[in-house]
Amino acid sequence: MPSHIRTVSKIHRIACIPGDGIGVDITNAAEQVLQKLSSTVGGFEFDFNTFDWSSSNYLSRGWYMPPDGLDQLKKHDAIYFGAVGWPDVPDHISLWGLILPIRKALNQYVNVRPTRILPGTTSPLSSCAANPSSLDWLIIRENSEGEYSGQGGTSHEHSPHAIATEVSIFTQVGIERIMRFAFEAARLRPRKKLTMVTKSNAQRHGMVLWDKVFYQVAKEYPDIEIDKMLVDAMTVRMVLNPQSLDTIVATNLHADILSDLAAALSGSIGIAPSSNLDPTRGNPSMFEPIHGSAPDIAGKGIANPVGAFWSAAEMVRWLGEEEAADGLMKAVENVTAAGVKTKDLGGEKNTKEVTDAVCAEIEKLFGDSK
Ligand SMILES: NC(=O)c1ccc[n+]([C@@H]2O[C@H](COP(=O)([O-])OP(=O)(O)OC[C@H]3O[C@@H](n4cnc5c(N)ncnc54)[C@H](O)[C@@H]3O)[C@@H](O)[C@H]2O)c1
Ligand SMILES: O=C(O)[C@H](O)[C@@H](O)C(=O)O
Ligand SMILES: [K+]
Ligand SMILES: [Mn+2]
Repeated sequence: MPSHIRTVSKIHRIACIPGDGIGVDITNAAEQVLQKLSSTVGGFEFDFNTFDWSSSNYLSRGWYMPPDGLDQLKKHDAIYFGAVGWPDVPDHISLWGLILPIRKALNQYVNVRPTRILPGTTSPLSSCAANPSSLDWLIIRENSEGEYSGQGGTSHEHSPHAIATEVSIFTQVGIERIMRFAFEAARLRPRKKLTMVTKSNAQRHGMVLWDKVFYQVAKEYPDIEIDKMLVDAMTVRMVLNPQSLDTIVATNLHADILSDLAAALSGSIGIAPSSNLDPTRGNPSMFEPIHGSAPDIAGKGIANPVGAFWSAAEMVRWLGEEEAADGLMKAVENVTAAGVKTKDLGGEKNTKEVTDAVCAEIEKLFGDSK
């Protein structure tokens, strides 16, 4: 091609919300890797727009998101999120000031949380030592209602008669849409298995509707093998029989807890990604590692950026850049396989060293393709 003719790149507008603690370190790392990816793969570029919505700014300004914050986010193709929460702000203020309103207002009713044991890493489960592929799960978390509906209140707050309610909301529409998403996700995986997690033995209204709608929707998917687990027994099965599970659908709270367990069983919470999706694509979806701001290691430069990279790869895939997404995951896996890992995975490298190693792998994979 003559050198004066330039191909036009597609531009993906990304809103970045680093937030607090290690959220800042891993968002910087993800941006570095994404820039490297776009400059080596070619054909697309990222236009990053960073929002300083953090707990320290909340303390000085009195708000996490400005009144038009959601409208600002809507102008982007996707949102990349680090983590929110810091010890000097009550956690319910930070969560309800930032991440939960975004998930709800932008119709991100699905939270997808994959887990597997990456090459060169070890599971604490001895049963996975010989065959790491026996732990390969896709957790589909209901992300808009359930135990996180925000309904309830406190009366007689400062008296010995204080009363607080936290009301779980389950709607037919909300359950049906998450179940349908979970069945479709199970259908795309080779084993075509879906396990529904519930607590309908003790919780006799919302969880009973949850189960009922699951079985209604299941009739449309005769090709999917289904089963049902009470959430307490599910923790046992995840530990003792990991190979028996594939796709999992659970409520907002249950999946929040089970996905931290899943991450630990695959080696570390530091590797686990999540996608907060609006499957209608009417709003930008949001991508973030499942971990929080980790105040205990913040500022030390040692946070594992792998969960952030995996989340970034899911974002790139959602934006339609399949080849780049596969390449990013390949680069991450080559790096873990080579033993370049942070302390939580038993390694000795810091965030920057792992990030630079992933960039070097991207260069090896795509460097000559432009
Ligand atoms: N979506 C979010 O933004 C989100 C998620 C979870 C927790 N939080 C908030 O984060 C704060 C801390 O919460 P927490 O301590 O319960 O959970 P956390 O995930 O921040 O940390 C739990 C443990 O895992 C370790 N860890 C987490 N991520 C790691 C990484 N990338 N590399 C290495 N080690 C890592 C931490 O050092 C800590 O020991 C709280 O304010 C909480 O509300 C926010
Ligand atoms: O949803 C939550 O509970 C928190 O944001 C966090 O724990 C998460 O998993 O995203
Ligand atoms: K996070
Ligand atoms: Mn969580």
